[in-house]
Parts: sequence; C-alpha cells; structure tokens
Amino acid sequence: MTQNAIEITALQKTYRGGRGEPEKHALNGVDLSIPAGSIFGLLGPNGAGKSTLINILAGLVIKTSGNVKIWGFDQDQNPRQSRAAIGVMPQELNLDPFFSPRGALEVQAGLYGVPRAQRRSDEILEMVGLADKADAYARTLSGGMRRRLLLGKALVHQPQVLVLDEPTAGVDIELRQMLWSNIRKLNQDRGMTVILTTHYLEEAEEMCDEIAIINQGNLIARDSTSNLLGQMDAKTLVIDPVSMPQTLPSADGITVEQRANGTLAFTYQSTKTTAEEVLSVVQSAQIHIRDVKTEQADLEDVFLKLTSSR
Ligand SMILES: Nc1ncnc2c1ncn2[C@@H]1O[C@H](COP(=O)(O)OP(=O)(O)OP(=O)(O)O)[C@@H](O)[C@H]1O
Repeated sequence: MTQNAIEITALQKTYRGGRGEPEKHALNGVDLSIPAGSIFGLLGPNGAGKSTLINILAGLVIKTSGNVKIWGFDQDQNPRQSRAAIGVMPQELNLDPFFSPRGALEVQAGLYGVPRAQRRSDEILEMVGLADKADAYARTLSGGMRRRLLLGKALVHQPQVLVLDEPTAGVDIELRQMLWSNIRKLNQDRGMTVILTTHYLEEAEEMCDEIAIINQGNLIARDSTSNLLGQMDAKTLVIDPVSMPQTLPSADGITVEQRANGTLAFTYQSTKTTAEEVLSVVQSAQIHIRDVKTEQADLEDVFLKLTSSR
C-alpha cells in the first residue's frame, strides 16, 4: 500500500475569464499530501478553491499545471488506474430521474467496468439505508435519500479513496448522523481514505484526523485537528458570582470582562497561566462563586484567525 493516498504537487488552476472578465487563479501552486487511511478535511471560505481541487482529483476539471497522484498513480501517466482509485460524492443531487437506486448503481458499475459477478449493489443499498427503495424511481426519492444514493454510487467500484463534497450541507440531524456513521465505518472497517469538504467546522472537528485550510487558492494550514486546536491556547473561566463586585479584579495575563448575563469571564493563556491562579485572583477579590464553567477555542476560532489575517 502507498503511504499517501493523494500527492499533489505545485497544483495550479487558472480559469479563463469570459467576455472581458479577467482570468481567475483558483489554485496558486498547492502542495498537499493526504495519508492513506485518514479522514481528511478540506476547509476554506466560499470561493477558496476547494471544489476546484476536488474536481481536479475527480477528473472533472483539467488542471493548468502541477502533478496529482492518486493511490500512487499519476493522473497524466496512469489516468485509468488513478480514476479507478477514487470515488466522488458530488454536492449537487444530479441523478437520472428514470433510474431506480439499483439501476443507478448498476449503470455506474458498468461505467467503471465492474464485472457483474463483482457488483455489490444490494450490499451498498443496505449500507446506505435504501434497500427498501431499491426499485423505486429516483424522482420519488427525498433529498436525503438522493444524497445517500450518491454516496452509494461513489462506492460501486470499491475505490481506495472516497471524496465527499459537502456531504451534509442542508441535511437534517438524523441524516447527518447516518452519513457520519457510514463514513466512519468505511474508514474503520475497510481502511478507506476519506476526504471531505465542509462548511460545518464542528463536522470537521468531530470527524477529521487532519485538516487543510485553503484561502484564495493557497494552502494556509495543514495539520492534525488536535494541533490546529492547540494553536489557540486561550481559555476562559466563566464565573457566576453570588454578587457582582464593585470593581473588577485585575491580574497580569488575565483579561476580566463582565458579561451581559451577569457572569464574569476570565480569559487567559493556558500555557502561561493555570486555572488555579485564576481562581486565586477570584478568591482574593472576595468574589463568592455560585457556579463556574470553562470555555476553550474551537475550530471556528482557528479558522477565523487564519483566514482573516490575510
Ligand atoms: N468554471 C469556472 N470559471 C471561472 N471561474 C471559476 C470557475 N469555477 C470556479 N471559479 C472561480 O474559482 C474560484 C474558486 O472556486 P471554487 O468553486 O473552487 O471555490 P470553493 O472553495 O469550492 O467555494 P465554495 O465553498 O463556495 O463551494 C472562485 O473565485 C470561483 O469564482
């Protein structure tokens, strides 16, 4: 097995501008490797270049320059093998309305040249929860069912790498949980490498081992989710005081703020100050505590810090 499921080197994409529009540099020389067996999140603001990158991996957009290897196969030198190694669940619900779920999977398997004996349509339908709709017309399927069918279609040729473009955009909580559990299962039981784009940072935080952040066509961060979260060592101790003190306490390295709900927020850097030190400041100010809780940075804070500073 290759160590990296995906290896991208100096990838550039420039879209030609139409009718007097300037050309658009959607990717400016991206280098990115994605380890085999990981669940990898690709994040970025609108228009950052995520779909362009995914569509290049899927063979739907032609790169301007650079190199892409999928499962060790160079996209230019081994187009057939590199295409066979990847399955893509697109964002749009573009299904042929005249095919049943089983029919759609069979057609997809045919397109990928999967021999009949190796097709696993029923198993896939079972997995994505569409077994009872196997022979229904696609046009009678709900939005959530269509999305699950698209996941099924991405799996027919048993790719080593599964790419999901905004898999849970606009879906309800129940379906989101189901998709998450499907994705985790594919990753854990079959060792499938999963790459997903998402606008839900909590989804990336919950699902992804590693994360890359793209902004304006450039890769601006790439690290394990825990390291990215560790970059933000600001913590806040929120105290609900029995009564509000006349003057707010102060101490080096601690910012104290009175919140509208009558609590006091003590923000500090956890690498420099301990919660115990904060509590001793509270005590010496003779503030009696009714309740206390802590808050710490999440991926949203990291994302905003990285993407707004450029
Ligand atoms: N076919 C195209 N022709 C011209 N410009 C394009 C084309 N496709 C994308 N772009 C431009 O390239 C840039 C990157 O777009 P892309 O769709 O890759 O971003 P994205 O990160 O996927 O955004 P979103 O989160 O909104 O889906 C944008 O400025 C977009 O307007």
